[in-house]
Order: sequence, then structure tokens, then C-alpha cells
Amino acid sequence: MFAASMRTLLSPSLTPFSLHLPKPSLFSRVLRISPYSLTKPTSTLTRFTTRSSSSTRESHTKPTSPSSSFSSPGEIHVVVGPMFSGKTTTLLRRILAERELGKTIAVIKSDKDTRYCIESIVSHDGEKFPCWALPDLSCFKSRFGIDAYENQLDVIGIDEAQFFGDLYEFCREAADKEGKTVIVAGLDGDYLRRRFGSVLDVIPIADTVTKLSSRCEVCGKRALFTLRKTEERETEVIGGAEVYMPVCRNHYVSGQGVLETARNVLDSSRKPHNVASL
Ligand SMILES: Nc1ncnc2c1ncn2[C@@H]1O[C@H](COP(=O)(O)OP(=O)(O)O)[C@@H](O)[C@H]1O
Ligand SMILES: Cc1cn([C@H]2C[C@H](O)[C@@H](COP(=O)(O)O)O2)c(=O)[nH]c1=O
Ligand SMILES: [Zn+2]
Repeated sequence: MFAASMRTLLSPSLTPFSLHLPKPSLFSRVLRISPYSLTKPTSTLTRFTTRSSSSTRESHTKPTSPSSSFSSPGEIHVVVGPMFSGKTTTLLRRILAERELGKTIAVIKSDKDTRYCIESIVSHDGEKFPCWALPDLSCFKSRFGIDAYENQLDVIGIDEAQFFGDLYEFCREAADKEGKTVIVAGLDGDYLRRRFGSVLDVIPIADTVTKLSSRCEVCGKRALFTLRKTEERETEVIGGAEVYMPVCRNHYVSGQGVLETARNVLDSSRKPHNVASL
């Protein structure tokens, strides 16, 4: 009966609140100010590293390569928020801005994220960019090529940063010692609003921190949290809108209460009856 691995607890018929509100137009502010078309065909890009060919903007490029001289210090920028808040979109926009300035860029995501295409980061709106899908960040340098990493690479984007256990060490080394600009996008909290992975650990060493919000799927207000609609209790469950929804504080509290009760009911109905206690 409970065989389905990802059973949705919060279906329209069960929900304590209506899920039938029209989906608000989200992040229009973020998307409208974008100076780029994020639909730029990725076929014009090499898979892993890209540098803008715009010679007029080369003058904005760092005068020396990042590792040949550390006269140019590195930077760390952190973008957090709940699911559907525009983290990937923002990462893409910032990465493309760096490329337009003539920087050489590379994007990494966790190979745990098997949604969509494994070799691209993909936003919930379908915008794509080629990336390295890696099990951890420590293997990036050797996979990329030590020489290319040290002498050519300026900017590193990291998506789904909550899945990288070695995030702090990687960012610190890249910015402090190797002069890289690192842009980190990830969930600050999991579905229970607990810190997720090492994302928050990077804040003390970051230049900037941006917390994005989404729109509550129930009432349309600002959403800061991610509600999981299914019965799973593990911290890591890969999924999109079929599993998660962005919600405001009120609807997180009411929704999470109902969902936790439903999870408990499911758990207890699965336990074998303890005859001794009857
Ligand atoms: N509940 C939702 N279900 C599906 N897509 C959504 C939902 N809410 C917002 N979106 C879309 O997701 C886009 C943001 O996607 P993305 O940048 O991938 O966010 P994040 O990386 O923070 O999850 C928004 O511009 C919006 O169009
Ligand atoms: C809240 C929460 C999320 N996840 C997973 C679900 C998705 O695969 C990613 C987040 O993707 P997005 O780019 O931010 O939309 O993380 C999880 O494993 N556990 C959670 O609690
Ligand atoms: Zn709400």
C-alpha cells in the first residue's frame, strides 16, 4: 500500500489550504533586470570553460592571470534562498556577466542532481548552461587540468552547493590562495528549515550574501521556506515541483504541521503491532 517511494502527502484533496491559486508571476524583478538573454544557445559554448570573445570588454579583464600573480585577490559571493527563488537564474546571470567582461568561467554542480541534463545546470524556467557534474569539489582542479585551472580560470560558479561537503575548504582556497572569484548558489535550509550542508559555513568568508525569496504557492506572499509534500524524511531527496513547494512563514508552519502528522500516521501504520503492549 505504501510502496510508492515518493508519495505525495499534500494533494489538492488533502491540503489544508487551497493549492489552486493562479501561480504568481515570480522573480520578474530578477529576470527583468537581466542584461542578457539567458536563452543564448549553449552550442556556441565549449562545454566546460567559456570566455567572451568581446574584445571591447577585454580591458575590464584582470591585468594578470589569477595565479601568475595574486595582485588580484579572489572573491566569494553566496546566493541562498528556498527552492524556486531564482538561485540558478541568478548564478547564470552573474556568470554570464563575468564572461561578458572577458573572464574565463566554469560552472560546477553536484552529480547528485540528476534532474534534467547531467551536463548542464538548468533553472526551473528551463534556462541551461554547460557544467561539470562532480561528486565533490576537491576533484575539480585535476579534472579541469591543474595548469588550466591555475593559469586560465578566473570565475567558478557552484550550483546546488548544499550537496558539497568540501564547499568551505574549496571556496577558501580558491579565493584566498588562487585569486578566483567563486559564486556559490544553494539552499540555506532544508525542508525542516535546518542548515543544509556547508552553505552557511561559507558566509564568514564571503564578500557578499544574497538571500532570495520566492512566492508562496498558497497565498502568493513572499516565500522563504521550502515545504516537502511527500512522506520522505531523509535530508536529501532530489526533486522539483512534484516534491517541493515554496511557502511563506504562515503556510510553512500550518503545512509542515499537517505533513508531519501525516508522516507519523504513515510510520505508525507501517510498524508491526506490539502484541505485548496490547
Ligand atoms: N512552484 C513553482 N513551481 C515551478 N516553477 C516555479 C515555481 N515557483 C517559481 N518557479 C519558477 O522557477 C524560477 C526560478 O528557477 P531557478 O532559478 O531554478 O530557482 P532555484 O535555483 O532557486 O530553485 C522562477 O523564475 C519561476 O518561474
Ligand atoms: C528542500 C530540500 C531540497 N532538496 C533538493 C531538491 C532539489 O533537488 C535540490 C534543490 O534544487 P533548487 O535548485 O534549489 O531548486 O535540493 C533536498 O534534497 N532536501 C531538501 O530538504
Ligand atoms: Zn502563504
